[in-house]
Amino acid sequence: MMRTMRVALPAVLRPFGGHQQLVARRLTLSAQQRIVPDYVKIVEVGPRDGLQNEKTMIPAEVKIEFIDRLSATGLPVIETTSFVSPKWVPQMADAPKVLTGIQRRKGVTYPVLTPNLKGLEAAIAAGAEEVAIFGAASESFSQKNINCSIDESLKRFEEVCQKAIREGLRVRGYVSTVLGCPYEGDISPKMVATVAKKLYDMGCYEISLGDTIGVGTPLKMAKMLEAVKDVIPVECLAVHCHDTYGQAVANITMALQHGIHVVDSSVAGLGGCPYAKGATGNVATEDVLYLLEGLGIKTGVSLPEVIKVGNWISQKLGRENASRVAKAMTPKL
Ligand SMILES: CC(C)(COP(=O)([O-])OP(=O)([O-])OC[C@H]1O[C@@H](n2cnc3c(N)ncnc32)[C@H](O)[C@@H]1OP(=O)([O-])[O-])[C@@H](O)C(=O)NCCC(=O)NCCSC(=O)C[C@@](C)(O)CC(=O)[O-]
Repeated sequence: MMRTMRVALPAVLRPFGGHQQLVARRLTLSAQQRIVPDYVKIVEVGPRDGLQNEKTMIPAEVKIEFIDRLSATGLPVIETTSFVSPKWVPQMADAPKVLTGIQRRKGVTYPVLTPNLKGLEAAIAAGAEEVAIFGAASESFSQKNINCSIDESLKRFEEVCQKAIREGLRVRGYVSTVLGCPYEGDISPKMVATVAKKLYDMGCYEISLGDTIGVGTPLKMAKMLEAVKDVIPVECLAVHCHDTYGQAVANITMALQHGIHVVDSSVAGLGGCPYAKGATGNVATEDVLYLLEGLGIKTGVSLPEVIKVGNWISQKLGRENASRVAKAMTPKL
């Protein structure tokens, strides 16, 4: 279903002229596709995607304080932890302690990752209200990340989905490597659409499309979204961009032009997948908020407060805040 087109587009998204018009045509942006939302939901993934790859064990108390601080910034969704095998991702071994330790704020959702029934059962026991299953559009990445083929993973996810929905939980679905795979290189948009549709059909209310290693460019993003939008309503899609090549903000802008209104990001640009060598952090929440504010798009999130939390967690981890917006704005706070 197409959303109504906004008449007054922010200048940066208005139709181009001259040479740029040609470029715009090559990007296959039809008038109908130039849609930007009035509101974007930010899904903060810092406590999960941001921390999962940290080699030094972070005390659960620090993670809990991190999430509580994020909860006070206006963020509507904070992905909290993963109920995965501690042999595979040791940093997430404290998932039950973290999920039961946080102060849940009204209006904020705290999803957790669950790769299988074992993870789902543990998440339910710890009071999860929303879980996420995570598949891939690349066979090799699926094997490396969750030790099974795409087909096997989908069978597993079906069971997780059915039980979660029966128990009254909401289920989000991830598709990784949508714009490139560390083992296979280019991934076809058709393959992304096929996996995404299967997750959608099994009951995921939202499908997050992950550029796991940040190799995407706006044109690749546009082609991939066009394929996925053919099979899933755009309202049910999110983008999850890593910033390895510095393209995340450009890719998100392209996604907004395709009507996407859910963006995953990680405060201070924390993150990286343990099974995607070379992948750096997610796009920084601060950078996304600055982009959206500049486009006049509402989020309900306080950028200065997010910057403060980003600086706080960066200091705890003993590193600089990777967000350029945070670096620029911190002296002015
Ligand atoms: C899926 C498995 C479990 C398969 O791993 P496996 O070794 O094939 O599973 P298994 O069933 O043979 O179990 C092995 C051991 O793990 C235990 N186990 C099994 N399941 C669980 C569980 N849920 N919770 C706790 N323990 C568990 C199980 O009990 C057993 O323990 P043992 O008997 O040897 O003592 C494993 O590969 C795994 O946990 N993978 C997770 C990898 C991961 O978390 N990756 C990062 C998240 S994905 C990501 O970052 C991308 C994303 C989402 O951000 C989007 C993007 O950027 O693209």
